[in-house]
Amino acid sequence: MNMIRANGQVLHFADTGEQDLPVLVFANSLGTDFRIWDRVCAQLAGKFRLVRYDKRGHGLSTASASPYAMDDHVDDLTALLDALQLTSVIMVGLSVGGQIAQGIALKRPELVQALVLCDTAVRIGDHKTWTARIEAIDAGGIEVLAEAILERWFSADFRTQRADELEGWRAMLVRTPRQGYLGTCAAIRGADFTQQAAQLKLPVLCVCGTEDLATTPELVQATAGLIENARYVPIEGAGHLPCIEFPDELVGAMTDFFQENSLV
Ligand SMILES: O=C(O)CCC(=O)CC(=O)O
Repeated sequence: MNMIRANGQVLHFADTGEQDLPVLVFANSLGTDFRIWDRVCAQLAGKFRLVRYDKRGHGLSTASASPYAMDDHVDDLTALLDALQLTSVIMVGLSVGGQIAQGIALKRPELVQALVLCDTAVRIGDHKTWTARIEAIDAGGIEVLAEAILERWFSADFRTQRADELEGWRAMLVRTPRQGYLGTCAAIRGADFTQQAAQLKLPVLCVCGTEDLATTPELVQATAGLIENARYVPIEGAGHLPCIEFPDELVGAMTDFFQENSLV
């Protein structure tokens, strides 16, 4: 197990692959830990150095008291990357992880070579819906919203055909520390990269599951439209977490993007 103190948090991370390979850094979504990338990383091993981590309040990383700001997550991850002495990485971020990736690319442009933005947007949801989610979970725990969240995370086909696996992902969700989940809801509520998106001057791939009910294909396409030369690729049949439902298709889209931009 790898743990590191970075920006005042103790972060759980994995760093695998030869040091001289191109570096992919993965940032997870709300209520998830870095296991969501297992199948994607299995396919990319040997071609990339793969860095994954649990953001604060998730997985095995420490959960400081809610609320958090998006900048807290951005500063945690940049502190981890600096501690690993990484100077040029490709960021792959899912949902809030994609917002963390945008934040790092804006704050430390020299560090980020390219972005893969999965099921994410410059702004996710609105103040009212995040406040309602925070209040519901503060009162009753993540369990009260778990079924609704899983319906957004996974397509109807996945939920019926891969029911045992679904139970595992449900366990991951409901075991997320409440402070970590609430703190990150507050971070998403306060984040809006709409005005800064035009400053992103690097290769960007935006992907979205066609069945994503959390960050819809329309929302993700609109974000791609704000970023110069961003490419949009749908992942047919996937919900909010294509890395779990359709890892082959996600890796295919990433590989095409890396080759087109001479990143490998
Ligand atoms: O998944 C995220 O990081 C934020 C979007 C979201 O709220 C997904 C969900 O739980 O429905």
